[in-house]
Amino acid sequence: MTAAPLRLPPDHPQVRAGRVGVLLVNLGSPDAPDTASVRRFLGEFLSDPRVIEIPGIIWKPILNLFILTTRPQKTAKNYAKVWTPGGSPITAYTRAQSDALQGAFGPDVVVDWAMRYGTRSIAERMQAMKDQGCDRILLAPLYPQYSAATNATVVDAANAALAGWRWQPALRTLPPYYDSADHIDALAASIREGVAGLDFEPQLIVTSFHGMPRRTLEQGDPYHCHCQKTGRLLQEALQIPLKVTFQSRFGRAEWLQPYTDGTLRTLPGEGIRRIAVACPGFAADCLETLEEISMEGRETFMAAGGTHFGYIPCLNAAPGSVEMLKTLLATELAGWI
Ligand SMILES: C=CC1=C(C)c2cc3[nH]c(cc4nc(cc5[nH]c(cc1n2)c(C)c5CCC(=O)O)C(CCC(=O)O)=C4C)c(C)c3C=C
Ligand SMILES: [Fe+2]
Ligand SMILES: [Fe+2]
Repeated sequence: MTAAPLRLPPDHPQVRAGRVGVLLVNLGSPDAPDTASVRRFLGEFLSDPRVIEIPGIIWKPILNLFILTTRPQKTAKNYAKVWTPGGSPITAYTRAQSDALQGAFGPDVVVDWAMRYGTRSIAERMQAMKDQGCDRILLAPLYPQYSAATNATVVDAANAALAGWRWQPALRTLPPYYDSADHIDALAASIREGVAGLDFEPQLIVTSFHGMPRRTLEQGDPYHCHCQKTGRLLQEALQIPLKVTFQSRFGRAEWLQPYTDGTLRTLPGEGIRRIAVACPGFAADCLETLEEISMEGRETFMAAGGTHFGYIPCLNAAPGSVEMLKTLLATELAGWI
């Protein structure tokens, strides 16, 4: 598709239109692995009512008086363990995914990336797309399994950004792709490759998905079902024993079970001493996978009597991942390009 040149009378304001934007969105990170940056980031993230579904009048004092005065210091130390020359891993990988998709849909499709929290906001990148003449935008939240705390908040932020615009673009959203054959194939190939590179044969693949409060399942969030289905389809594709677990519990309420850390602690006692761990709920490696699973999780498993622990990286910007994203995005761009 080529954007038709607009023929405007000489006194008409400049208008650019006819292009399409594809905006990859992930969660975000602090600007630096220090306490002040992490406090700013967590302050924004944990103030989102889609993430913490507790009335503000109760949550705000807890957040400001307890969480933001203690957690940032510990979390900053953890970020420092995984920080890269290109910034936080999730930022570096999301940028690389976007770069790899540049030009994939032709010269009139602008591919860009944004973060829901912290630097490089959705509002800023949508404005940049508008400035480049995009009058149709495909939002692509890079969360394979849908949850209100992730996918819905991206759409909320996009709509909030557009609220003041006179000429709004048409908007589409990439649906969750937890059961897409292309996604399962890409995951299965990456796990097979990861297992082949280990110097031992795992007895079990442990898949670790980010957790959510259990009550969100009762309230109708499909996240738990989406994770279970990704796990089942992966197990069918791989034909190796595979277990679904949930990590990163936050706060005192019950979260989705079984918990990853509890599972890693009990597996050796059940005779499972050699495992590989993959995180198919994360489109890119990040603090939660590289520190919490690959470092802390490994320690927990070995301290409990495990003998072999292999971490399998997320899909990141590997060629198979970029091909898979390209296919998913092309489907959603049908009729636009
Ligand atoms: C992949 C999907 C994710 C879901 C679902 C999710 C829910 C969720 N998360 C928290 C609290 C925290 N998450 C943190 C980090 C973090 N979370 C995700 C993804 C999901 N979260 C990612 C990709 C990351 C890492 C970002 C990075 O910079 O690498 C953190 C910060 C770290 C810490 O202090 O432990 C918190 C806090 C809640 C409460 C929640 C659902 C209600
Ligand atoms: Fe999280
Ligand atoms: Fe964590």
